Amino acid sequence: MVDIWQNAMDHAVTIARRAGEVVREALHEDRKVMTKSSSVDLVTQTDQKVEQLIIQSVKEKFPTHRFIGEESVAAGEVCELTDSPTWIIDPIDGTTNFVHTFPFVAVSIGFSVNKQSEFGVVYSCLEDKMFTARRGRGAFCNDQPLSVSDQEDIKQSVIATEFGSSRDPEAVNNIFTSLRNIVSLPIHGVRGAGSAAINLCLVASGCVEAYYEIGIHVWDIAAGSLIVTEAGGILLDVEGGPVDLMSRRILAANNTTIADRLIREIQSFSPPRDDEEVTQ
Ligand SMILES: O=P(O)(O)O[C@H]1[C@H](O)[C@@H](O)[C@H](O)[C@H](O)[C@@H]1O
Ligand SMILES: [Mg+2]
Ligand SMILES: [Mg+2]
Repeated sequence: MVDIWQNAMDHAVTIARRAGEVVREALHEDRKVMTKSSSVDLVTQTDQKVEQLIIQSVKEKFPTHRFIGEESVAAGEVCELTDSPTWIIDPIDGTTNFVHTFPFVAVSIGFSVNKQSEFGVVYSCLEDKMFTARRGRGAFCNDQPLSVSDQEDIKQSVIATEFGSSRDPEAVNNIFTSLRNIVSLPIHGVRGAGSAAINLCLVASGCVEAYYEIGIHVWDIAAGSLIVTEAGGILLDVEGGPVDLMSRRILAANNTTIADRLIREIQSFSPPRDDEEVTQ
């Protein structure tokens, strides 16, 4: 059967690899660090350059497609997911890592049609790992199939999460309450790669049982979330119920037993939605 989005997916892989080269080259150059929503929400010229590189090259091949890009939204573009084919781009997921040369930095490209995810590409460019998933066709890392962990016991689990880039005292308090609850279950350990996209790929690879975070954006998770489900995992909201990629909350897990146990321990809160201005 003809796969009408295969061309687009091939292009996403090619451009993610090219973007990764730009990121690798920039890693040891002087980086001018700027801030966005808070003093710890970092951005560099490389984030902006890579996003433009991806958007320009996609526009040349697919002129009718739409975009949601982290740095375009930061520059004032509306974050709106319509039924049109839409590329959802995080040019550098893990900018803080990039700034500090902490070696987990990804280019993340999700693609959605009729608000359904069709493919996801996450290129962990310092590890040279290309994670891909096509809806209904499985998830892969460097062409090797991925599957989630089969662990059902939370006490035998490693859970990934992040502190995020908000330092609002109430948010910080909620994050630490959740973390204390989960660590005290007890679990084997907590990890965080500093990149939502890579954390999701770690769930898909079976290296951690679950990843949750409140405060992420749609571009952080659009690609990695499909990689998780195509590897056999599940996605939920942190309070249970279906995930909403615009809600800035996600729980990705290997199975419902682990997910349900975590939901009981997470103290949830609700940052402003990514599409808040559009839905008002
Ligand atoms: O801004 P970039 O694209 O580097 O992405 C974010 C990460 O992906 C989050 O998990 C993480 O918690 C941070 O919020 C970080 O900002
Ligand atoms: Mg990101
Ligand atoms: Mg980014």
